[in-house]
Amino acid sequence: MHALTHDGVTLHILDEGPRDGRVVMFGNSLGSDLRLWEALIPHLPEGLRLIRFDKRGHGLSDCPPGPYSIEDLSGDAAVICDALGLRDVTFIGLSIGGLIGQNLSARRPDLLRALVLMDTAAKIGTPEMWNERIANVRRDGIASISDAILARWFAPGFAEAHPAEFTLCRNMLERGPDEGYAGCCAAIAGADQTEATRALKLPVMAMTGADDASTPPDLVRGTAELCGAEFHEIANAGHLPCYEQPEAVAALLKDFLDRT
Ligand SMILES: O=C(O)CC1=CCC(=O)O1
Repeated sequence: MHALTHDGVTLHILDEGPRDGRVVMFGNSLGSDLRLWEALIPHLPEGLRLIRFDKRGHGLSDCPPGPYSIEDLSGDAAVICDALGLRDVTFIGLSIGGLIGQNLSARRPDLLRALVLMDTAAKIGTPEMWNERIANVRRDGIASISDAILARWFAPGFAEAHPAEFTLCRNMLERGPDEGYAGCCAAIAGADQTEATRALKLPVMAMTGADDASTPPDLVRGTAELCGAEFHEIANAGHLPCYEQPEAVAALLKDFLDRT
């Protein structure tokens, strides 16, 4: 299945690997789509069933009018799991994808086996900050703030060392619909998973890029401590370590998958 429609919203899904493989599902960050994981996937162990999807308002998925809530977004992930018959899912969520993973783990513990929190937190930023970003995007478009966003996505020097990859990321960000981006900003503004994440019972691993300016190491470590998760800092990476340091991320994931 490459797509499903739920409540009038069509979601784009990639379901790869053996049907009977261990299920790993990915939640993408704000302004990115399922291509975000392409650098990482070749470094993952063989035999996994890899589920990627474009959250609403991103990639090929529909872009209903915002604002969205974190429950809307985790509800989409749950609908995909139910439609594909997925259970024992290891969910790897990056940034807003990590908020989706925390919310999904709390709402639908029957679906998940383990959780990886990548460059994320129980609460990211403040409502004021997100409302200002929403206003800017609605007035002038994502491209008007993309330089600042991209500066947080990567460690210093990445753009100069990898200009083509940097350009692809800029294209992915700027070509997404403003409405979908603003809708997801609203979901982040309204999300506080602190109490829900404190109560999580499943195995959790947290990691973040050492140079992440969006969800810095101390913030991510604080969320890891809420649920007794192990915490790892990835050198020479900003907000998207799966893209910038895929081998280091894959090594941590392989070890976690072996133990859970
Ligand atoms: O745009 C950023 O600052 C990075 C980011 C915050 C939440 C998310 O998903 O990405």
